[in-house]
Amino acid sequence: MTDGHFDKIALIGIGLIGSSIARAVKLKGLAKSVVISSRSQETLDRARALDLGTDYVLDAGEAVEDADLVIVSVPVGASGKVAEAIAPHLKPGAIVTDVGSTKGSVVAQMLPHIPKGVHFIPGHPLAGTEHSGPDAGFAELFQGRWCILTPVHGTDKEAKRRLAAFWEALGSKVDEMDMEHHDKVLAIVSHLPHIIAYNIVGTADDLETVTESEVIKYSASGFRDFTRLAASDPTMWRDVCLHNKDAILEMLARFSEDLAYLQRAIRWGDGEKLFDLFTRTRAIRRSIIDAGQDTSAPNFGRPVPDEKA
Ligand SMILES: NC(=O)c1ccc[n+]([C@@H]2O[C@H](COP(=O)([O-])OP(=O)(O)OC[C@H]3O[C@@H](n4cnc5c(N)ncnc54)[C@H](O)[C@@H]3O)[C@@H](O)[C@H]2O)c1
Ligand SMILES: O=C(O)C(=O)C[C@]1(C(=O)O)C=C[C@@H](O)C=C1
Repeated sequence: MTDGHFDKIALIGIGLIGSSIARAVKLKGLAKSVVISSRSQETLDRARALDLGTDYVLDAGEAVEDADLVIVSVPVGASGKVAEAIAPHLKPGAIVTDVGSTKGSVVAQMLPHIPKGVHFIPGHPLAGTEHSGPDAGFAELFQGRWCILTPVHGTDKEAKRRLAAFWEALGSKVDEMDMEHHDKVLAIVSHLPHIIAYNIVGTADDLETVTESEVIKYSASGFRDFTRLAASDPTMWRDVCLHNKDAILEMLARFSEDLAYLQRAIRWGDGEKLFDLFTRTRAIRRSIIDAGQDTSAPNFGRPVPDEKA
């Protein structure tokens, strides 16, 4: 079998991430068959209409039968239920992975259900947009982006190599981390930015209601950047907050301290402190762009899709 290829792939959940994987697998010819499972008939029908796979079934257990690679792409709070449903149907030697934004909680929910002889290797592609549902996906989503694997103790090296080769075939760069470290890093670089965005847009909206000012109407592009993140899927982000609680609270405490420092500098007219911080952060933005990792164009310049999932 060529690197990154599997005979049969089962995709459980076919929203933004699941459908992007489906599209990339098809484009690159990485599987002979791709079975798609979704909890609603409407989403399944949409996946079929978009021609995302070769077979379509509502039952997740049926979908994973004989599959060599199973990818679970559902909100992190649903991972345990999905693992329980697919467990009795998994083929010995199959690889089961996920794409969840939190890892400790996903491992705690899924691992107890995984039968002996099946390789469970959690994963997280660091790629996404604020859109959701099968129409939102696109094959290039993972191109040049990191995919982090967080293998548990004793993971089979060959299974890990095959999964890494799969993500590389989708265009990703693959890295490995322990799940606790992953959850701390992602709390600051992904979860906090979304929480801050939800909060600032909510505050502005409240101000508009209270003062009848026109903050939304006249908001300039700085605020609009926040509204993109704050438009992200509510179910997904509710689950991220509930399932990475400790790391998020730790980072929020640190963030609040630093915000108080900034507040104090503004109150006391300490221009030097403000200038120093803004200079340091400007350099970080520039280094991200120099590293070729700026994907900030909303939806990578694509038309806004239908959001049903
Ligand atoms: N959106 C992003 O930017 C992004 C990036 C990386 C990883 N992720 C992770 O990927 C996973 C999927 O996110 P997405 O953006 O594709 O979401 P999505 O809303 O586009 O799709 C979610 C899919 O899961 C299904 N689903 C929802 N609730 C379910 C339940 N209770 N049981 C079974 N299936 C259910 C939906 O029908 C849909 O097919 C999440 O765990 C998320 O944390 C998201
Ligand atoms: O670019 C966006 O819209 C995203 O929210 C993508 C993003 C991120 O924060 O970078 C969101 C959640 C994921 O788990 C991974 C990627």
